[in-house]
Parts: sequence; structure tokens; C-alpha cells
Amino acid sequence: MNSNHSEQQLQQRVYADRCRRLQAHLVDTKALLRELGDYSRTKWPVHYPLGRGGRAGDTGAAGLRRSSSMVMGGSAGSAGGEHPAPMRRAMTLEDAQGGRDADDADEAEDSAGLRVLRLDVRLAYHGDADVVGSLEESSIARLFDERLAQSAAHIDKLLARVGDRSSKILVTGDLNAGKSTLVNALLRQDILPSDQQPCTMLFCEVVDASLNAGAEDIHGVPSIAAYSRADPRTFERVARSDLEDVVAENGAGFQQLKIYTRSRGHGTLLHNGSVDVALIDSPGLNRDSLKTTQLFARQEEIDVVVFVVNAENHFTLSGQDFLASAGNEKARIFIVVNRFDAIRRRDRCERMILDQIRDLSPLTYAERDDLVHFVSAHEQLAAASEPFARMERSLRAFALEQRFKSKLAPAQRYAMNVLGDVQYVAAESVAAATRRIQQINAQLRESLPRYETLLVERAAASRTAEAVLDDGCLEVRRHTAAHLANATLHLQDVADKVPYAGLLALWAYAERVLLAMVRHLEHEVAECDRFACFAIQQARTELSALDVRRRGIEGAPSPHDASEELLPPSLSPDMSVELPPVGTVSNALDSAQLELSDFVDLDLTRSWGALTSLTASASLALLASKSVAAHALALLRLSSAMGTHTARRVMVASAVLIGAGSVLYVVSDMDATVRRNLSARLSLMLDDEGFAARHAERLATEASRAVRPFVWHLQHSFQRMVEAEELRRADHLRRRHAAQDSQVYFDELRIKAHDLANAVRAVGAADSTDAARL
Ligand SMILES: Nc1nc2c(ncn2[C@@H]2O[C@H](COP(=O)(O)OP(=O)(O)OP(=O)(O)O)[C@@H](O)[C@H]2O)c(=O)[nH]1
Repeated sequence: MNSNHSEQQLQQRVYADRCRRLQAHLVDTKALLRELGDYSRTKWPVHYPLGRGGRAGDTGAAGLRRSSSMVMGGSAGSAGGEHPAPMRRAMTLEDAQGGRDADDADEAEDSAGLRVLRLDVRLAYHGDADVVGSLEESSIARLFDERLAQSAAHIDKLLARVGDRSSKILVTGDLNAGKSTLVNALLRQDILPSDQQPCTMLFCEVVDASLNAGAEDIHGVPSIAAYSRADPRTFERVARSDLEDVVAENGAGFQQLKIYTRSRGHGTLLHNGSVDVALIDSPGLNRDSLKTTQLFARQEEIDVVVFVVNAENHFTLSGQDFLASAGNEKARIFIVVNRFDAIRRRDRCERMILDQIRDLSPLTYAERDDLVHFVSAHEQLAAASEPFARMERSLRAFALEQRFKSKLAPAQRYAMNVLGDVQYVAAESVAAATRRIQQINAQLRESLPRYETLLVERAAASRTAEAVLDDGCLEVRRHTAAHLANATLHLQDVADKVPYAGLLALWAYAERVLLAMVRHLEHEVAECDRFACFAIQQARTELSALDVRRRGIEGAPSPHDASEELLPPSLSPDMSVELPPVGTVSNALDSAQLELSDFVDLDLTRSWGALTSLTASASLALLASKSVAAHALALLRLSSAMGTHTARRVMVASAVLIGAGSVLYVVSDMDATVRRNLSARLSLMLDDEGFAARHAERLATEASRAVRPFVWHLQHSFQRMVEAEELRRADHLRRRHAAQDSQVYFDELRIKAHDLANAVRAVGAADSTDAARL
């Protein structure tokens, strides 16, 4: 007895230690899922293996088939025992048939598809993997993120369950199988009503009165979720005398009865000294669908299912259904075949029922000596029987000593599954990141020559364009300067072509000469403008050719591309060049007026002045004239040789002759004088005002103004191409950096998940190890 007690204590400590370790690992697993979700959401979307669906060990189509069938058959939360689902059941049966425990099953499933974090993409799935694969990566990442959150929430539930020190035993089975009688027998008291007709209408949870401060009491609970023993508003007290009616009628519509009772006798299941046990009697199956649904809904908080079979009926259809679905959650079911006292051919009955169990719950069948019992609860109430005592011991062992299997294993299995999935998606994400890095490297390598060519082309085109502009402007400047300088120099040629109509029309003649020269200069300026237009046109054509060449460079935006800057109409090379009006060709010409000096030479002017001032003395006038000074001197010398009187007469005659000749000469040469003087004067004026240089400057500036936008456009377009390429390269580099980060992150995550999975697995290690550690 003592050794039994100390062994039980040791097992309790082992169990407590396992609970603690598993709780810590569950917390770590949850943190890992959160971290993965955060990373996937904010940094790099996790790579969900849609294309193949299988684990790393799977190959091609087989992996896809397996994954697809899982996707089609199971719901998102079905794996890992979260909710019952066909796929999960299939796996459980498979595990059981192989006689393996949960850990072995996990090992065997390492090559299967995702188990817990599988996405339900049925809406998008039409039997074609490509359709699934075409789902946007971000949508998948979002779905996956939701799946991670669901999984974390489920871990919270598991944590609560593992941390719950109580053990809940649900007693269920067909109508009238003797469930209530069995619970009474286990409690050693006739507390629950039993009847030949179906009488249990609601769940009756029987717990030790120590959980109600030692007071025996019955609470009718309208809402299980809201129930609190300490809050009278959440329940209705039921008198013991009314219990039978309430259980049979449930007129108040309670969801549950909570029955606090003091144990009668020693060593009852409820009062075992270590764990709080709750025995839950339930309405018989197939009473109505609502009750059945409630039953299923409650499975998650149930640690042990005791299924009561009426030995006279064997398994009914609803019993079979229940067992099949309960097997999803509880791999092993504790089966009590009751009313065995009423059976005549017991061995045959036993064989037939065991055969049914083998098909319905292979794991239970495998441990049938401990899990399947043929008893008579009715007889037990009257007097203790050995089969019942054996059943009770087994149940206690199952509920208390093997709590790991009933309570911790599902949590452990879930954690193993989810960590396996994390390793899988992490490995897939590492592979995807590696592929992405290689892809980006290839893109960078591939685009480098294009980028370098672009830089060279840009520099060359810019140089050429500047040269075209400079050369064009220089040519315009040079041509204009030379052309107008020449025109200025040869103004007299223009004047010479103006017909002379005689002395009487001399003034009008001079006016026409002046006008002709002005018109000529205007014409020459216009000529220079035309040349400038031609030079501009030529430069534009050359620049347009450079732009055409630019568009031909690989990677240049197409003309329809939004990023390609359209050539404004003003920059069309086909547009005729128009320079702004010249305005004033020359200020000097505009203000030019005929002057007296235009009609006479400067030298004659002086003679003419002398002649008019000295009317009495032609010789003096002649003497005063510089041009005839030499003649005057000669005459003086001659006069000294001749007599004074003779000389004076000769001199006067000479003076008259010279004066008359001079006047004649001046008059007859007046048109030439006008042409000469006028052209010379204009030429001088034009030189003074920098006529040629000013127009050369004007036209060079106009040419620059007309051509420069083409150069800018070309340079700007090149710059945009270079910038676009640089942006592409920078983007590649940024994405490569992110991929490298994620490669490292997911690899570390994989290792972390692997280590954690090993630690979770170690929680299920042999008891001897635990015992040695403790
Ligand atoms: N012969 C025999 N009769 C039993 C045994 N156990 C229960 N009964 C009888 O079977 C009838 C039904 O028993 P209950 O305990 O009410 O059965 P139940 O499964 O709780 O019934 P519901 O909750 O109404 O579905 C009662 O008349 C019991 O006396 C048994 O071991 N042998």
C-alpha cells in the first residue's frame, strides 16, 4: 500500500514536471509563431509551398497529390487534433493500425505535407495546381498569417488545458446503457437518477465537495461558459429532492448540473488525494441531435471518454458514429460494456463487441485489457465485484497515472506538428530566398553591360550634342561677322549701281544711294538670318538623329511608355526654324542723314571756303588752298624771275583758271564724291557701332537658344534612362539584401524550431528518465 502510494507520488511529480516543461515549450512555440508572423508580415513573406505541398522528402507529383487531397479533405484547423476532420481520423487510424504511439506517428509523418499550418485554399482550387500556384503571394502570406494566429490561439487553449490540474471524465453511451448507474457505482452512492426509460436530459458533472468549500450542493447552470461557483447569479440552486425531476425534465433549460458531493468510502475516483476529478454523466446518444452536438462540442476539455455500451445491444449506429468521431480527438477510449449480468453467452458477446472495437478504435483495441471492461454496474451497487474493481483500477490508472496520454499527448503532438510545419516552411523559405538571390544576381549580371553601355552612350551623346551646338553657333557667328564685314566694306559697289541723273538731281541721287546701301545691308542681314536658320536646322537634325539612336538603345522606354518624355512640338526637328524679327538692323543706318560733307571732299571744302571768303584774291585763295600751294610757290618763284607787273597778271589769270577748273572739277565729280563719301561715312558708322559683331552675336545667341532645348532633351532623356537603370539596380540590390536577411532568418528559425521540437519530443521520454531526473 505504501509502495503504491510513493509510486503514485513519484508519478505525480513526473507528471507535474512534464506539465511544466510542456507548458514552457508551448509558450516558446507560440512566441516562435508570433515571431514568424511578424517577420512574414513586415519583412519577408514566408514562402508557402503551394506548388508541391509535400514535405522536403516528397517528390513532385506524389507530393502534390498528397497535399491536394489534404487541402481538399481537411479544414484549416483539422490537423494536430484541433478539430475533428476526416483527414485527421485517417491519420489516427493509420497510426493505430501500425501500433505506434503519437511520437512514432510524428516521425513517420515527417515526409508528409503540412499538418497544422496548412491553408484551406479550396475556393481557389479547381484540381489544377497552377490555379493554386497563381494565387498572389501576398494573399497567401496573409492567409498564412491568419493561420499562424489561429494556431497561437489554439496553443493558448492547450496551455490552459495542460495547466488545468483537474481531470474530466465524460461518461457517455447509448440510451439506457447504464451510464448513470455506472457513475453512481463509481461514487459509491445513489446520487444520479436511473430508470428503465431514458431519463438523463442534461449533462451532470459530479465533483468533490471540497471544490465547493466542502459543502454538498447542486447548481443548475444555464450557461457553462458564464458559470462561477462564487457568483450565485450564474446558477440556480437545485434541491436534492428535485434532482430526479430536473435531470429527467430539465424544465428550466439548464445546460448543465453541477453536483458537489462528499465521497462515500475510501479511494473513490473523485477523492483520490492528488487530482481533482470530475465525472460527467451525459444524455444518451441519439436522444436528439442537439445533445449530440453539445457532446461533440465539449470534447476539447474532456480528458477521458468512458463509453458505456449496453452488452445486450452491442454498438448501435449512433454509438459507432460517436466512437469514430471521438477517435479524432481521443486516440484511446475507455469502454465499459455494462449490464453484462444480463448476458447468457458472455464469451460470444465479449468476442463480438471486441471485434467491433477493433474496427472502430484500433488503438483502444490494442490496449483492450486496460481499456475495455465487461461489468455490471447494477450488481456493483449491491455488492462489490472483482470485474468492476478491476475496471475501476484501470480507469484510475488511465485517468490519473496515464494522464500524459489523455491530457499532455494532444498538446505535445500539436506542438510537434506545428514545429514540424515551421521547420518545413522555414526550409522552403530559405530555398525560396536562395532562388531569389540567384535570380537577382543573374539579373544584375545581365543588366550590367547594358548599364555600362548606357553610361558610355550618355557621355558620348552629351559630348556630341554639345559639340553640335557649339559648332553650329560658332559657324553662325563666324559667317555673320565675315559676311556683314564684307558687306560694310563694299558699300560703294552698291552705291555705284545707283544711276545718276545729273547735277540738278544730286540731292535725290544722294538719297537713293543712301537708301540702296541701307536696303543692301538689310538684305545682307536677312541673308545671315537665313544662314543661321539653316545652321540651326542642321544642328537639330543631327541632334534628332542622336535621339533616334538613343531610342534604339536596349532598355530605352518605348514611345508609348509613360516614362518616355514626349518631344514637345517646339522641339520637333521637322518644324521650320523661325527667328524673332530683327527689328533695327542698325541704329546708325536708322539715323543716317545726308550731310554736306557727303557732296564734297574734305580738301575741296577748305578751298571752297577760301574762295568764298577771299572773293577779291583768287591767288590768295589758291595760296590758302593746300592743294595748290605747290603751284603758288612755283608761280612766286616764276614771278620773281619775271617782272612784277607781268607776274601779277599771269598770277591772276592762273588763279582764275585754276578756280574755274577746280569748280568745274568739283561739279563734274560730285556724284562719285557722294558715293564715295556716303559709303565711307556709312562704313565708318557701322564699324563704330559694331554692326557685324552685333549681328554675329545676335544670331549666335538665337542659334544657341533654338538648338539648346534639343541638347537638353537628349541629355535629360539619357539621364532618365540612366536613373531608371540605376533605380532598377538599386531595387535589385535592396531586394537581394532583404532576401539575404530572410535566408539567414529562416535558417535560424528552422534550427530554433528543430531544437524546440526535440525538446517537446523529450517531454514524452520514458518515465525512468524523468524519475532519474527528479
Ligand atoms: N441488469 C442490469 N441493469 C442495469 C445495469 N445498469 C443499469 N441497469 C438498469 O438500466 C436502466 C437504465 O439505467 P440508467 O443508469 O438510467 O441508464 P442511462 O444510460 O443513464 O440512461 P439514460 O441516461 O436515460 O440514457 C435502469 O433501470 C438500471 O437499473 C446493470 O449492470 N445490469
